[in-house]
Amino acid sequence: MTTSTRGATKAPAVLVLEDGRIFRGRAYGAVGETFGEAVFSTGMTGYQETLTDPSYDRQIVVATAPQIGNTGWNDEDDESRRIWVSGYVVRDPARVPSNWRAKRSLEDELVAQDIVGISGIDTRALTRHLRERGSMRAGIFSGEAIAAEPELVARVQAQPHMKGASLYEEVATKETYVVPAVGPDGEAVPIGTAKFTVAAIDLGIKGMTPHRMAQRGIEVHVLPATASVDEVYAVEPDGVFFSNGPGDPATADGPVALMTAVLERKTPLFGICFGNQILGRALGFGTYKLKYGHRGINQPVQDRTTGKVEVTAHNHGFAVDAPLDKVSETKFGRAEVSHVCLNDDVVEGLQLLDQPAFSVQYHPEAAAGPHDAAYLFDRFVSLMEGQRA
Ligand SMILES: NC(=O)CC[C@H](N)C(=O)O
Repeated sequence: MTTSTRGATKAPAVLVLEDGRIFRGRAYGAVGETFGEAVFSTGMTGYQETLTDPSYDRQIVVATAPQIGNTGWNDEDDESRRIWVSGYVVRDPARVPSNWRAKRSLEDELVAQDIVGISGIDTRALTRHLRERGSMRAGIFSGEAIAAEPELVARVQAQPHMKGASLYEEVATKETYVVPAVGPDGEAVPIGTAKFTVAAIDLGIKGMTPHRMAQRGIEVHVLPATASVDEVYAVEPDGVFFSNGPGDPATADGPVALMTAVLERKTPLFGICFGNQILGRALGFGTYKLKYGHRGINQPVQDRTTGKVEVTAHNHGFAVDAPLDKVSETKFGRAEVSHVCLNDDVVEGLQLLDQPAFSVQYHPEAAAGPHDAAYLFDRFVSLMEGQRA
Protein backbone atom coordinates (compact mmCIF):
# COMPACT_ATOMS: atom_id res chain seq x y z
CA MET A 1 0.00 0.00 0.00
CA THR A 2 1.41 3.39 -0.93
CA THR A 3 -0.09 6.43 0.68
CA SER A 4 0.57 10.11 0.91
CA THR A 5 -1.34 12.75 2.82
CA ARG A 6 -4.90 12.64 4.17
CA GLY A 7 -8.31 12.46 2.58
CA ALA A 8 -9.25 15.75 4.15
CA THR A 9 -7.57 17.25 1.14
CA LYS A 10 -10.61 15.73 -0.62
CA ALA A 11 -8.64 14.15 -3.40
CA PRO A 12 -10.81 12.21 -5.84
CA ALA A 13 -11.12 8.49 -5.14
CA VAL A 14 -12.57 5.44 -6.88
CA LEU A 15 -13.82 2.13 -5.57
CA VAL A 16 -13.29 -0.58 -8.18
CA LEU A 17 -15.01 -3.97 -7.92
CA GLU A 18 -13.67 -7.09 -9.59
CA ASP A 19 -16.73 -7.32 -11.85
CA GLY A 20 -15.91 -3.91 -13.31
CA ARG A 21 -18.43 -1.82 -11.36
CA ILE A 22 -16.93 1.52 -10.32
CA PHE A 23 -18.00 4.07 -7.71
CA ARG A 24 -16.52 7.55 -7.68
CA GLY A 25 -16.12 9.59 -4.51
CA ARG A 26 -13.60 11.43 -2.39
CA ALA A 27 -10.62 10.21 -0.41
CA TYR A 28 -11.31 9.46 3.24
CA GLY A 29 -8.46 8.69 5.63
CA ALA A 30 -5.13 8.00 3.99
CA VAL A 31 -4.69 8.76 0.29
CA GLY A 32 -3.26 6.00 -1.88
CA GLU A 33 -4.44 2.53 -2.84
CA THR A 34 -5.60 -0.61 -1.11
CA PHE A 35 -7.16 -3.98 -1.93
CA GLY A 36 -9.41 -6.44 -0.13
CA GLU A 37 -12.72 -8.28 -0.16
CA ALA A 38 -15.62 -5.79 -0.26
CA VAL A 39 -18.16 -6.66 2.46
CA PHE A 40 -20.94 -4.65 4.04
CA SER A 41 -21.71 -4.22 7.72
CA THR A 42 -25.15 -3.10 8.87
CA GLY A 43 -24.13 -1.85 12.33
CA MET A 44 -25.50 1.61 13.04
CA THR A 45 -22.90 2.08 15.80
CA GLY A 46 -19.60 0.53 16.83
CA TYR A 47 -17.31 1.43 13.94
CA GLN A 48 -14.27 1.61 16.23
CA GLU A 49 -14.81 -1.98 17.38
CA THR A 50 -15.45 -3.12 13.80
CA LEU A 51 -12.33 -1.52 12.37
CA THR A 52 -10.12 -3.02 15.12
CA ASP A 53 -11.64 -6.55 14.96
CA PRO A 54 -8.84 -8.77 13.54
CA SER A 55 -11.46 -10.91 11.74
CA TYR A 56 -11.77 -8.06 9.22
CA ASP A 57 -8.17 -8.48 8.05
CA ARG A 58 -7.92 -8.01 4.27
CA GLN A 59 -11.50 -6.79 3.93
CA ILE A 60 -12.78 -3.46 2.63
CA VAL A 61 -15.72 -2.72 4.89
CA VAL A 62 -18.72 -0.80 3.58
CA ALA A 63 -20.79 0.90 6.30
CA THR A 64 -24.49 0.77 5.38
CA ALA A 65 -25.22 3.38 8.05
CA PRO A 66 -24.98 6.63 6.09
CA GLN A 67 -23.33 8.82 8.72
CA ILE A 68 -20.10 7.52 10.17
CA GLY A 69 -17.62 9.12 12.55
CA ASN A 70 -20.07 11.08 14.69
CA THR A 71 -18.55 9.89 17.97
CA GLY A 72 -14.92 10.21 16.84
CA TRP A 73 -12.22 7.84 18.11
CA ASN A 74 -11.51 7.15 21.78
CA ASP A 75 -8.76 5.40 23.75
CA GLU A 76 -11.01 2.70 25.25
CA ASP A 77 -12.94 0.83 22.55
CA ASP A 78 -10.23 -0.76 20.40
CA GLU A 79 -10.68 -4.52 20.17
CA SER A 80 -7.00 -5.14 19.35
CA ARG A 81 -3.71 -3.32 18.86
CA ARG A 82 -4.58 -1.76 15.49
CA ILE A 83 -7.10 -1.27 12.68
CA TRP A 84 -7.27 -4.41 10.54
CA VAL A 85 -9.67 -3.55 7.71
CA SER A 86 -7.79 -2.93 4.51
CA GLY A 87 -10.15 -0.14 3.47
CA TYR A 88 -13.23 1.73 4.66
CA VAL A 89 -16.19 2.93 2.60
CA VAL A 90 -18.63 5.50 3.98
CA ARG A 91 -21.35 7.68 2.59
CA ASP A 92 -21.26 10.85 4.67
CA PRO A 93 -18.44 11.24 7.20
CA ALA A 94 -18.98 13.40 10.27
CA ARG A 95 -17.56 16.86 9.82
CA VAL A 96 -17.30 17.43 13.57
CA PRO A 97 -17.06 14.47 15.95
CA SER A 98 -18.83 14.91 19.25
CA ASN A 99 -18.51 12.58 22.21
CA TRP A 100 -17.17 13.02 25.73
CA ARG A 101 -14.69 10.19 25.21
CA ALA A 102 -13.48 11.21 21.72
CA LYS A 103 -9.75 11.98 21.52
CA ARG A 104 -9.57 12.56 17.77
CA SER A 105 -11.67 12.15 14.66
CA LEU A 106 -12.15 8.84 12.88
CA GLU A 107 -10.48 10.28 9.81
CA ASP A 108 -7.41 11.35 11.81
CA GLU A 109 -7.11 7.79 13.14
CA LEU A 110 -7.43 6.32 9.63
CA VAL A 111 -4.63 8.63 8.50
CA ALA A 112 -2.46 7.81 11.54
CA GLN A 113 -2.84 4.09 10.79
CA ASP A 114 -2.44 4.54 7.03
CA ILE A 115 -5.89 3.15 6.18
CA VAL A 116 -7.17 4.18 2.75
CA GLY A 117 -10.90 4.94 2.57
CA ILE A 118 -13.46 6.51 0.30
CA SER A 119 -16.47 8.71 1.11
CA GLY A 120 -19.33 10.27 -0.75
CA ILE A 121 -20.41 7.23 -2.73
CA ASP A 122 -23.86 5.66 -2.91
CA THR A 123 -23.33 2.96 -0.28
CA ARG A 124 -26.92 1.77 -0.71
CA ALA A 125 -26.37 0.96 -4.39
CA LEU A 126 -23.03 -0.66 -3.51
CA THR A 127 -24.62 -2.80 -0.78
CA ARG A 128 -27.41 -3.93 -3.11
CA HIS A 129 -24.78 -4.84 -5.69
CA LEU A 130 -22.81 -6.92 -3.17
CA ARG A 131 -26.01 -8.53 -1.91
CA GLU A 132 -27.01 -9.56 -5.42
CA ARG A 133 -23.59 -10.53 -6.80
CA GLY A 134 -21.92 -11.57 -3.53
CA SER A 135 -18.87 -10.25 -1.68
CA MET A 136 -16.03 -9.73 -4.12
CA ARG A 137 -12.51 -8.41 -4.46
CA ALA A 138 -12.16 -4.64 -4.65
CA GLY A 139 -9.68 -1.81 -4.61
CA ILE A 140 -9.79 1.81 -3.48
CA PHE A 141 -7.56 4.24 -5.38
CA SER A 142 -7.20 7.93 -4.59
CA GLY A 143 -5.06 10.86 -5.63
CA GLU A 144 -2.15 9.83 -7.80
CA ALA A 145 -3.08 6.14 -7.54
CA ILE A 146 -6.03 6.68 -9.89
CA ALA A 147 -5.32 5.26 -13.37
CA ALA A 148 -7.31 4.12 -16.39
CA GLU A 149 -10.31 1.97 -15.40
CA PRO A 150 -9.32 -1.23 -17.26
CA GLU A 151 -5.94 -1.13 -15.57
CA LEU A 152 -7.49 -0.73 -12.10
CA VAL A 153 -10.00 -3.55 -12.72
CA ALA A 154 -7.15 -5.80 -13.87
CA ARG A 155 -5.18 -5.03 -10.73
CA VAL A 156 -8.21 -5.90 -8.56
CA GLN A 157 -8.68 -9.15 -10.47
CA ALA A 158 -5.04 -10.05 -9.80
CA GLN A 159 -5.61 -10.00 -6.01
CA PRO A 160 -6.01 -13.23 -3.99
CA HIS A 161 -9.52 -14.46 -3.16
CA MET A 162 -10.82 -14.69 0.41
CA LYS A 163 -11.70 -18.32 -0.26
CA GLY A 164 -8.52 -20.23 0.48
CA ALA A 165 -6.92 -17.35 2.44
CA SER A 166 -4.99 -18.34 5.58
CA LEU A 167 -4.75 -15.20 7.70
CA TYR A 168 -5.09 -16.13 11.37
CA GLU A 169 -1.36 -16.58 12.05
CA GLU A 170 -0.68 -13.07 10.72
CA VAL A 171 -3.01 -11.37 13.20
CA ALA A 172 -2.52 -13.55 16.32
CA THR A 173 -0.22 -12.76 19.23
CA LYS A 174 3.30 -14.16 18.97
CA GLU A 175 3.71 -14.33 22.76
CA THR A 176 1.45 -15.78 25.43
CA TYR A 177 -0.09 -13.23 27.79
CA VAL A 178 -2.38 -13.49 30.78
CA VAL A 179 -5.61 -11.58 31.37
CA PRO A 180 -6.25 -11.79 35.14
CA ALA A 181 -9.69 -12.58 36.52
CA VAL A 182 -11.63 -9.61 37.86
CA GLY A 183 -12.82 -9.63 41.48
CA PRO A 184 -16.16 -8.33 42.79
CA ASP A 185 -14.89 -4.76 43.11
CA GLY A 186 -13.33 -4.73 39.67
CA GLU A 187 -9.84 -5.49 40.99
CA ALA A 188 -7.46 -7.89 39.20
CA VAL A 189 -7.23 -11.22 41.02
CA PRO A 190 -3.56 -12.26 41.59
CA ILE A 191 -2.34 -14.66 38.88
CA GLY A 192 -2.69 -18.27 39.95
CA THR A 193 -5.56 -17.71 42.41
CA ALA A 194 -8.58 -17.39 40.11
CA LYS A 195 -11.52 -19.80 40.24
CA PHE A 196 -10.83 -21.11 36.72
CA THR A 197 -7.98 -21.07 34.23
CA VAL A 198 -8.70 -21.03 30.51
CA ALA A 199 -6.23 -21.49 27.66
CA ALA A 200 -7.49 -19.25 24.84
CA ILE A 201 -6.11 -19.94 21.38
CA ASP A 202 -5.67 -16.60 19.62
CA LEU A 203 -6.72 -16.81 16.00
CA GLY A 204 -7.52 -13.08 15.92
CA ILE A 205 -9.13 -12.63 19.34
CA LYS A 206 -11.08 -9.48 20.24
CA GLY A 207 -10.13 -7.86 23.56
CA MET A 208 -13.65 -8.08 24.92
CA THR A 209 -13.63 -11.88 24.87
CA PRO A 210 -11.04 -12.52 27.63
CA HIS A 211 -12.60 -9.58 29.48
CA ARG A 212 -16.03 -11.30 29.52
CA MET A 213 -14.35 -14.41 30.92
CA ALA A 214 -12.33 -12.43 33.45
CA GLN A 215 -15.58 -10.88 34.74
CA ARG A 216 -16.71 -14.45 35.54
CA GLY A 217 -13.66 -15.32 37.65
CA ILE A 218 -11.63 -16.85 34.82
CA GLU A 219 -7.89 -16.24 34.41
CA VAL A 220 -7.27 -16.31 30.66
CA HIS A 221 -3.95 -17.39 29.16
CA VAL A 222 -4.01 -16.16 25.57
CA LEU A 223 -1.78 -18.43 23.48
CA PRO A 224 -0.45 -17.98 19.93
CA ALA A 225 -2.37 -19.67 17.11
CA THR A 226 0.53 -22.10 16.68
CA ALA A 227 0.54 -23.26 20.34
CA SER A 228 1.22 -26.99 20.78
CA VAL A 229 -0.92 -29.41 22.77
CA ASP A 230 1.79 -29.45 25.45
CA GLU A 231 1.81 -25.65 25.67
CA VAL A 232 -1.97 -25.65 26.11
CA TYR A 233 -1.89 -28.25 28.89
CA ALA A 234 1.13 -26.60 30.58
CA VAL A 235 -1.37 -23.91 31.61
CA GLU A 236 -3.37 -26.62 33.45
CA PRO A 237 -6.58 -25.33 31.93
CA ASP A 238 -10.07 -25.98 33.26
CA GLY A 239 -11.28 -25.13 29.78
CA VAL A 240 -9.93 -24.34 26.33
CA PHE A 241 -11.26 -21.55 24.13
CA PHE A 242 -10.83 -21.02 20.36
CA SER A 243 -11.31 -17.43 19.19
CA ASN A 244 -12.71 -15.62 16.18
CA GLY A 245 -10.33 -14.90 13.33
CA PRO A 246 -9.93 -13.86 9.68
CA GLY A 247 -9.75 -15.95 6.53
CA ASP A 248 -11.09 -19.26 5.29
CA PRO A 249 -11.58 -21.91 8.02
CA ALA A 250 -10.78 -24.60 5.43
CA THR A 251 -7.13 -23.51 5.74
CA ALA A 252 -6.98 -23.86 9.54
CA ASP A 253 -5.60 -27.42 9.72
CA GLY A 254 -3.30 -26.62 12.67
CA PRO A 255 -6.10 -25.31 14.93
CA VAL A 256 -8.34 -28.23 13.87
CA ALA A 257 -5.63 -30.71 14.94
CA LEU A 258 -5.14 -28.88 18.24
CA MET A 259 -8.88 -28.83 18.92
CA THR A 260 -9.10 -32.54 18.10
CA ALA A 261 -6.48 -33.20 20.79
CA VAL A 262 -8.50 -31.11 23.29
CA LEU A 263 -11.69 -33.02 22.42
CA GLU A 264 -9.88 -36.34 22.85
CA ARG A 265 -9.03 -35.26 26.41
CA LYS A 266 -12.65 -34.19 27.00
CA THR A 267 -11.52 -30.80 28.38
CA PRO A 268 -14.44 -28.30 28.44
CA LEU A 269 -14.30 -26.38 25.18
CA PHE A 270 -15.87 -23.17 23.86
CA GLY A 271 -15.42 -21.57 20.44
CA ILE A 272 -16.53 -18.29 18.90
CA CYS A 273 -16.91 -17.65 15.15
CA PHE A 274 -13.69 -19.05 13.57
CA GLY A 275 -13.69 -21.30 16.67
CA ASN A 276 -17.16 -22.57 15.72
CA GLN A 277 -15.97 -23.35 12.20
CA ILE A 278 -12.98 -25.22 13.63
CA LEU A 279 -15.27 -27.27 15.89
CA GLY A 280 -17.39 -28.03 12.82
CA ARG A 281 -14.32 -29.29 10.99
CA ALA A 282 -13.02 -31.26 14.01
CA LEU A 283 -16.40 -33.05 14.10
CA GLY A 284 -16.16 -33.89 10.40
CA PHE A 285 -18.50 -31.25 8.94
CA GLY A 286 -17.54 -29.07 5.99
CA THR A 287 -17.43 -25.28 5.78
CA TYR A 288 -18.49 -23.10 2.85
CA LYS A 289 -18.45 -19.45 1.82
CA LEU A 290 -21.68 -17.49 2.21
CA LYS A 291 -22.72 -15.30 -0.70
CA TYR A 292 -22.38 -12.03 1.22
CA GLY A 293 -22.01 -13.09 4.86
CA HIS A 294 -23.45 -11.73 8.09
CA ARG A 295 -21.96 -8.51 9.44
CA GLY A 296 -23.74 -6.21 11.84
CA ILE A 297 -25.18 -6.03 15.30
CA ASN A 298 -28.86 -6.88 14.85
CA GLN A 299 -28.99 -10.45 13.59
CA PRO A 300 -31.75 -12.67 15.03
CA VAL A 301 -30.55 -16.06 16.27
CA GLN A 302 -32.56 -18.81 17.93
CA ASP A 303 -31.04 -20.88 20.72
CA ARG A 304 -32.68 -24.19 19.86
CA THR A 305 -31.83 -25.64 23.27
CA THR A 306 -34.18 -23.13 24.96
CA GLY A 307 -36.29 -21.83 22.06
CA LYS A 308 -35.30 -18.25 22.95
CA VAL A 309 -34.47 -15.70 20.28
CA GLU A 310 -31.57 -13.29 20.78
CA VAL A 311 -30.42 -10.28 18.81
CA THR A 312 -26.71 -10.68 18.16
CA ALA A 313 -23.50 -9.28 16.69
CA HIS A 314 -22.12 -11.06 13.61
CA ASN A 315 -19.06 -10.95 11.42
CA HIS A 316 -18.69 -14.04 9.29
CA GLY A 317 -18.34 -14.82 5.62
CA PHE A 318 -18.09 -18.61 5.98
CA ALA A 319 -20.37 -21.09 7.73
CA VAL A 320 -20.53 -24.71 8.88
CA ASP A 321 -22.41 -27.22 6.77
CA ALA A 322 -24.20 -29.35 9.39
CA PRO A 323 -27.72 -30.84 9.31
CA LEU A 324 -30.31 -28.72 11.14
CA ASP A 325 -32.93 -31.41 11.52
CA LYS A 326 -31.08 -34.27 13.15
CA VAL A 327 -28.49 -35.21 15.73
CA SER A 328 -25.23 -36.18 14.00
CA GLU A 329 -22.99 -39.05 15.04
CA THR A 330 -19.38 -37.80 15.13
CA LYS A 331 -16.12 -39.24 16.37
CA PHE A 332 -16.75 -37.35 19.63
CA GLY A 333 -20.27 -38.67 20.07
CA ARG A 334 -23.54 -37.00 19.25
CA ALA A 335 -23.53 -33.37 18.02
CA GLU A 336 -26.33 -31.01 17.14
CA VAL A 337 -26.89 -27.55 15.73
CA SER A 338 -27.68 -25.52 18.87
CA HIS A 339 -28.23 -22.10 17.24
CA VAL A 340 -29.61 -21.00 13.90
CA CYS A 341 -29.90 -17.61 12.16
CA LEU A 342 -33.57 -16.76 11.67
CA ASN A 343 -32.88 -14.71 8.53
CA ASP A 344 -31.46 -17.55 6.45
CA ASP A 345 -31.20 -20.77 8.54
CA VAL A 346 -27.39 -20.62 8.60
CA VAL A 347 -25.79 -22.73 11.37
CA GLU A 348 -24.94 -20.36 14.23
CA GLY A 349 -23.89 -22.83 16.93
CA LEU A 350 -22.87 -26.41 17.63
CA GLN A 351 -22.90 -28.51 20.76
CA LEU A 352 -21.75 -31.98 21.70
CA LEU A 353 -24.21 -34.06 23.67
CA ASP A 354 -21.76 -36.58 25.13
CA GLN A 355 -18.94 -34.30 26.28
CA PRO A 356 -18.53 -30.65 27.36
CA ALA A 357 -17.97 -28.72 24.13
CA PHE A 358 -19.93 -26.04 22.28
CA SER A 359 -19.43 -23.04 20.02
CA VAL A 360 -21.27 -20.20 18.33
CA GLN A 361 -20.75 -18.58 14.96
CA TYR A 362 -21.59 -15.09 16.23
CA HIS A 363 -20.23 -12.76 18.92
CA PRO A 364 -21.56 -13.17 22.47
CA GLU A 365 -18.81 -10.80 23.68
CA ALA A 366 -20.64 -8.11 21.66
CA ALA A 367 -18.34 -5.03 21.29
CA ALA A 368 -20.13 -3.63 19.52
CA GLY A 369 -23.58 -5.15 19.85
CA PRO A 370 -26.38 -6.21 22.16
CA HIS A 371 -25.63 -8.32 25.23
CA ASP A 372 -28.38 -10.91 24.68
CA ALA A 373 -25.87 -13.73 24.17
CA ALA A 374 -23.67 -13.07 27.23
CA TYR A 375 -25.23 -16.16 28.86
CA LEU A 376 -22.93 -18.31 26.69
CA PHE A 377 -19.97 -17.33 28.88
CA ASP A 378 -21.99 -18.57 31.88
CA ARG A 379 -22.61 -21.81 29.98
CA PHE A 380 -18.84 -22.21 29.59
CA VAL A 381 -18.40 -21.66 33.36
CA SER A 382 -21.09 -24.30 34.05
CA LEU A 383 -19.25 -26.80 31.84
CA MET A 384 -16.05 -26.19 33.79
CA GLU A 385 -17.91 -26.49 37.12
CA GLY A 386 -19.55 -29.70 35.89
CA GLN A 387 -16.18 -31.20 35.02
CA ARG A 388 -14.93 -30.57 38.56
CA ALA A 389 -18.01 -31.92 40.35
N1 LIG B 1 -15.32 -13.36 13.01
C1 LIG B 1 -14.82 -14.51 12.60
O1 LIG B 1 -14.23 -15.28 13.36
C2 LIG B 1 -14.91 -14.83 11.14
C3 LIG B 1 -14.57 -16.23 10.78
C4 LIG B 1 -14.26 -16.41 9.30
N2 LIG B 1 -13.09 -15.65 8.93
C5 LIG B 1 -15.46 -15.99 8.48
O2 LIG B 1 -15.40 -14.99 7.80
O3 LIG B 1 -16.46 -16.66 8.49
